[in-house]
Amino acid sequence: MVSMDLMANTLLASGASPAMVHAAEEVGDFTPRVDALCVNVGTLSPEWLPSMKSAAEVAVGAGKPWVLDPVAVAASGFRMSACRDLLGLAPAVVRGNASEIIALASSHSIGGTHKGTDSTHASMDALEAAKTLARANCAIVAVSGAVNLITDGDRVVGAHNGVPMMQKITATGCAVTALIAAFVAVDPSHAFEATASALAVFGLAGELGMETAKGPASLRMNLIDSLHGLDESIVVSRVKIAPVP
Ligand SMILES: Nc1ncnc2c1ncn2[C@@H]1O[C@H](COP(=O)(O)OP(=O)(O)O)[C@@H](O)[C@H]1O
Ligand SMILES: Cc1ncsc1CCOP(=O)(O)O
Ligand SMILES: [Mg+2]
Repeated sequence: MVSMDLMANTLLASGASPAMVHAAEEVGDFTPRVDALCVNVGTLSPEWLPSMKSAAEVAVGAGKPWVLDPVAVAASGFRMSACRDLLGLAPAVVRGNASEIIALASSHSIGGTHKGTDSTHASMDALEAAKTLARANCAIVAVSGAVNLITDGDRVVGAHNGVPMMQKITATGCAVTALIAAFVAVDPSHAFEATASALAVFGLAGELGMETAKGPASLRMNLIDSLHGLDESIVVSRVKIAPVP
C-alpha cells in the first residue's frame, strides 16, 4: 500500500504498463496475461498472502517471469515464513536491500541488527548471502545500496548508479524491483543483464533528478521525470556496470 503509487508511476514513466491486482478472485483471469509479475510483501496480511502465492504459481505455469521483493523480511516470523514459501515458487529474480538478503538467506527473523524496511548493512556485506540464495533457488539475486550487486550465484556485477538521497524516499527499493520486472519482461532469457540494467537506469534517473532536487520530495518527483526523459545516448554514456571480482 505504501509503494504502489511510486511503483506504478516508475513503470509508466519507463514505458511499461502497470496494474496492481490483489484479489485472489482476479489472479486466474489476469496473471496469465501479464508479461511479468512483481510480488511485494511490503504491507503483508494473511488475506493477501494466498493471492501472492497463487499469482506466482500461475505466472510460472504460464511461462512468465516473476520477481520477489522481500520487504522487511526479518521483521516477523510470519513475514519470513511467507517469503521463504514465495522463494520456493521459482522467482526469476529476488531484489532486496542488504539486510533483507542476509536475513532471507539465513532464514532468521527478528532481533539481531535488523530493523524495519531500511538496511543496516552495506550491500557488499550481503555478497555471499546473495550468491548462496541465487544458487539454492536458481534465481538472479540483486542487493541494492550504494553499489547494487547482481549475481546468478556464479557471475557478480556491480551497478554503480544512484544517490544516497534515494534512501530517504520510501519505496525506491520497491520501485526498482518493479522496474526489474519490466526489464526482465522484455527478454526473460537474459534476466541477469535485465536486472543489472534496471538498477543502473533507476540509479541514473536518481542522479539526474538530484541535479535540481531540494530534498527527498522533489527528488521523488524529479526521479520520475528523469526516467521518462532518458534516451539511449545518456544511458550509454552514464550507466556504470562493472564486474565484481
Ligand atoms: N548510499 C547510496 N548511494 C547511492 N544510491 C543508493 C544508496 N542507497 C540506496 N541507493 C539506491 O536507492 C534505491 C533503493 O535502494 P535501497 O535503499 O537499498 O532499497 P530499499 O528501499 O529496499 O531499502 C536503489 O536504486 C539504490 O541504488
Ligand atoms: C515503509 C513501509 N512499510 C511497509 S512497506 C514500506 C515501504 C518500503 O519500501 P522500500 O523498501 O522500497 O523503501
Ligand atoms: Mg527504502
